[in-house]
Amino acid sequence: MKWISFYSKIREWLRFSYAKDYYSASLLNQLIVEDYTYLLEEIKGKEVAIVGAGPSLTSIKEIDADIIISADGATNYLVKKGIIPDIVVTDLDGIEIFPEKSVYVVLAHGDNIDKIQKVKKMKYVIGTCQVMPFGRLKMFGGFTDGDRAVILAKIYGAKKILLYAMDFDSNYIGKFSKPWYDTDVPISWIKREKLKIAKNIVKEALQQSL
Ligand SMILES: Nc1ncnc2c1ncn2[C@@H]1O[C@H](COP(=O)(O)OP(=O)(O)OP(=O)(O)O)[C@@H](O)[C@H]1O
Ligand SMILES: Nc1nc2c(c(=O)[nH]1)N=C(CO)CN2
Ligand SMILES: [Mg+2]
Repeated sequence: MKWISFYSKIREWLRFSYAKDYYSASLLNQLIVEDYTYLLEEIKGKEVAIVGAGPSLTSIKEIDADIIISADGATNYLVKKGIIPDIVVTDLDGIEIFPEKSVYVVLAHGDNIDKIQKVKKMKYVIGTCQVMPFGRLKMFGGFTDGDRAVILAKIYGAKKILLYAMDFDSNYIGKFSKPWYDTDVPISWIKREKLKIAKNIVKEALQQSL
């Protein structure tokens, strides 16, 4: 599988642990009781807006699309503005508000082991991982929450994909990226690397320059 070798390379580059990625996946798998993957079929033929947590997030007042997918921390801003995402793609380190009807595509990885229990606050959970999937876990591909949302929309047949607050070249991490940020934060080395990877994935998925 293409993504398995991709994740191995990323682990090497960013010094993530395979054992921890696997352990996190096993914790998430234990918490998934029902397979809600079929709910993603709603995406087919629709205009899909994908909302990232870049600094431009706070200038969004409304979103015109059939389906809204928020990437992790962006959910907190959208919900506060009265915009409820249909789907949330999250690795659990940004999201704090859990709308009842949203479908959550959750990634288990080695650095969110202490956050896996957050899925207990979500009703419709689809578990994903970055090791060979097992049990009820899936692998759709992509790396960061934002680009995984784009891949998901592609796989499930979105007619059009619109990007919001996906500020890959920004020198700042958006303030909604993490609950403890109260302003946009100057970008770290690792976040820069993550955003470079995300930008490449999105460019390839959408076959357009960004
Ligand atoms: N400048 C930016 N700052 C933060 N997020 C951005 C930016 N530009 C694009 N994004 C997209 O918004 C998504 C959601 O942001 P968030 O920081 O919550 O994600 P994340 O993937 O969990 O990142 P991290 O690994 O830092 O936890 C990112 O995954 C990324 O794809
Ligand atoms: N182990 C590990 N895996 C990840 C991480 C991370 O910080 N650690 N961040 C991601 C998205 O930004 C995706 N995958
Ligand atoms: Mg996150």
